[in-house]
Amino acid sequence: MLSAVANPTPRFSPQDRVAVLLPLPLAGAYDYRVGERPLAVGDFVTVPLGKRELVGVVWGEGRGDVDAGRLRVVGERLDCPPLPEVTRKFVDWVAAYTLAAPGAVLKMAMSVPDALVPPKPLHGVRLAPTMPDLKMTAARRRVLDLAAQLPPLPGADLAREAGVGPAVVKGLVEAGGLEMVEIARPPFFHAPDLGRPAPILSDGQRVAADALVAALDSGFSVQVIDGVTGSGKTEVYFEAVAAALAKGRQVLVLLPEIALSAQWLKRFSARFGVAPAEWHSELSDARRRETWRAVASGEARVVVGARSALFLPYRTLGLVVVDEEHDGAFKQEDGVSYHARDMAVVRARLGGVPVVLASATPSLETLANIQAGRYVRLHLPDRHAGAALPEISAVDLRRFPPPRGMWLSPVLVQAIEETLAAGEQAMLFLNRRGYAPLTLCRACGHRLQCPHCTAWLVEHRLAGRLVCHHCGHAVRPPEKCPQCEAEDSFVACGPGVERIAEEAAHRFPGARVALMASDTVTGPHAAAEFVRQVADHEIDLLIGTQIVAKGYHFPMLTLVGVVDSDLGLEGGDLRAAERTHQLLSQVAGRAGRAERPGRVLLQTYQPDHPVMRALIDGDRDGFIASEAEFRREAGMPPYGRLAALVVSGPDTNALDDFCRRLARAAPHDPALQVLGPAPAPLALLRGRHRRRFLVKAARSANLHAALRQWLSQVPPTGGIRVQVDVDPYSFF
Ligand SMILES: Nc1ncnc2c1ncn2[C@@H]1O[C@H](COP(=O)(O)OP(=O)(O)OP(=O)(O)O)[C@@H](O)[C@H]1O
Ligand SMILES: [Zn+2]
Repeated sequence: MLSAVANPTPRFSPQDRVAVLLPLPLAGAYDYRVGERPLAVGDFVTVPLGKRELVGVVWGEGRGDVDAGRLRVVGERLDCPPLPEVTRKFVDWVAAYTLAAPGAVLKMAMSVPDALVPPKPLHGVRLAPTMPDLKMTAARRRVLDLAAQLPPLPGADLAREAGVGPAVVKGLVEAGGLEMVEIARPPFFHAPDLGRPAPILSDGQRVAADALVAALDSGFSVQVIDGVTGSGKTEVYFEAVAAALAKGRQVLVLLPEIALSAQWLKRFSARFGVAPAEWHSELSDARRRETWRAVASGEARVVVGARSALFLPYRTLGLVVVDEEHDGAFKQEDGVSYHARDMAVVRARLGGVPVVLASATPSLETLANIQAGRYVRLHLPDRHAGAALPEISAVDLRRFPPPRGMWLSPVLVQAIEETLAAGEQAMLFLNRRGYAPLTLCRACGHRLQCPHCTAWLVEHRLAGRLVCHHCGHAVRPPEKCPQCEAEDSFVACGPGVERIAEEAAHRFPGARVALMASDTVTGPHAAAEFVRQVADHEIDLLIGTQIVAKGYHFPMLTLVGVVDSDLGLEGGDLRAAERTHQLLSQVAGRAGRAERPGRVLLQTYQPDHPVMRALIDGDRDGFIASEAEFRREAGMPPYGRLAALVVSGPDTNALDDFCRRLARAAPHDPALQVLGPAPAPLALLRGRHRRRFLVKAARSANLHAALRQWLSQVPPTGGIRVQVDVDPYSFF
């Protein structure tokens, strides 16, 4: 079943016409003529384009839309494995679904151009077969004795082993006592050790793990591990990973924020004796190159990565896992906009292999697929080892307000004091980076705004900057109000995590307080060190944004306080309630994961909001049912479909004019409803003005055909850009 190629790969002879796809944002495949050497589909080749020479992939037979006389000739074929058939089909599928150009999607699959060039051969030295007359020294003798015992190895390594300088080895090569030979490069990734002891699974975990393992030989399927926080979902899917590896297959695990997954990596290494191949934006160029090649050759057996890992050229992919499948970080918004969870399912289907989705709070999309019988649910209702789920309660801020200028209610403060006094750890969660989200002038009311975006500047006091969270624009706080020139007149409004950390340091002077946000703890190493400090109880009170909410297991953490539970409900897009419920469930799930029971306090002005009620009553299913009902009635996802068009341009008149033309050409189809154009909530972003259309469609409508037909009628001109977002998750 494994991505077996049924038909022989089409081959092309010299003079044939072939289509070559280039990794360019706007491109489909172009026709070329095969040169002197035959080619096969999937080969990486160089081709001329204008005055440039580019690397592309042979995509299939030529389309014939260029005169034979004007065809240009393919250059050389690169010495690397061809792009696998499944990957090519995947590129075409993603392009068709997202309405992106195939070249833009191919670009994601060819993100490491250097990997297409074979690595330089590695040379080592060994004893010459016949020993010339040599001037012998003690150092030379040591080197030659060692060389006689060891396999060929790099000269520098031999010198180090012999305890001599590199010049001694170099001298021996020149004198003919040692000779240079090409040696095999040591593997970058070692095979996982499948003989290590695995944890003993509980009965419930065993049932789920057996189901995952059984699916490995039955082609494509989707199974959902729906298990409460701390139920051992990771241990369960590790069983399937081990079984897939034992069958000689590769495994892909997608995590929402790989750079912050130190604990996951540690657990993997403990279980399999080796590190997996990581794939994310923080890798060095050399590492990316090695990893890309090792995935293509099959040497990298397990890849753990962010969404872009979907586009690696797996040789024998046998299992895909999407952990925290509900997480919004799986949606890519810029460039090709795609949802990595959904595309993971597509990738698995094209490869004929199973996919596992894991979450304590599965998305409505996934739950609807379970209900429709498309996905299979594996339920883990209990925490591992008898740990109880935390006790969740609301702190009504109307009745127990914090003192003026502060953000922690007396109820929460007391709970933190009790926790710290018991020698346990507490966590305060606020999903807002920086010190304050808004800065205004006390004298005239002027608010500091980003010059390029419709957004307030957020004060980051630790960095001494005002920052736009949309475009990154950063400035020093001005001394005078730019409006009324008053001095020292700025006031910070509202809290970010930095401000909560300041308040905590003031209120709990004896506690070791630490702050974790993506801008204060940067990079995987800093994150790993931070997590170690919390796990080793070098920190008493942890304050963080959503990056502390995910997946961590801190046994001594027994209290979670949510500073502003209502935050995600503001602005209310389609998924605001669902998302808030997921996020707060995840944060709450960090409390009381080991022997000591946990509790969670939700500071809120709306203790009767359905999201708060569901959390307090532990009634996830009831909440989901009413949320689903509402979506079904409104014809919204997952029961109806949406696509967003974001039209942007440097000039508002030209933009509005274009939008009017686009609106006039909108499809007339009773199954489709086109809303807009309307100014986007972020009406200005990075200096570009923005308008939005929203297309609402019944599930039965052919949304893609309608969009394609519509957009082809009104090609954008004069710096205007139309971004298509099928299944949008953000509405700014
Ligand atoms: N069968 C088992 N034997 C030993 N330890 C286990 C077992 N199952 C789970 N654990 C441990 O319990 C803890 C919680 O498990 P895990 O992190 O896999 O849960 P989870 O369901 O992924 O939680 P979350 O959704 O909160 O991320 C981990 O420390 C894990 O090692
Ligand atoms: Zn900005």
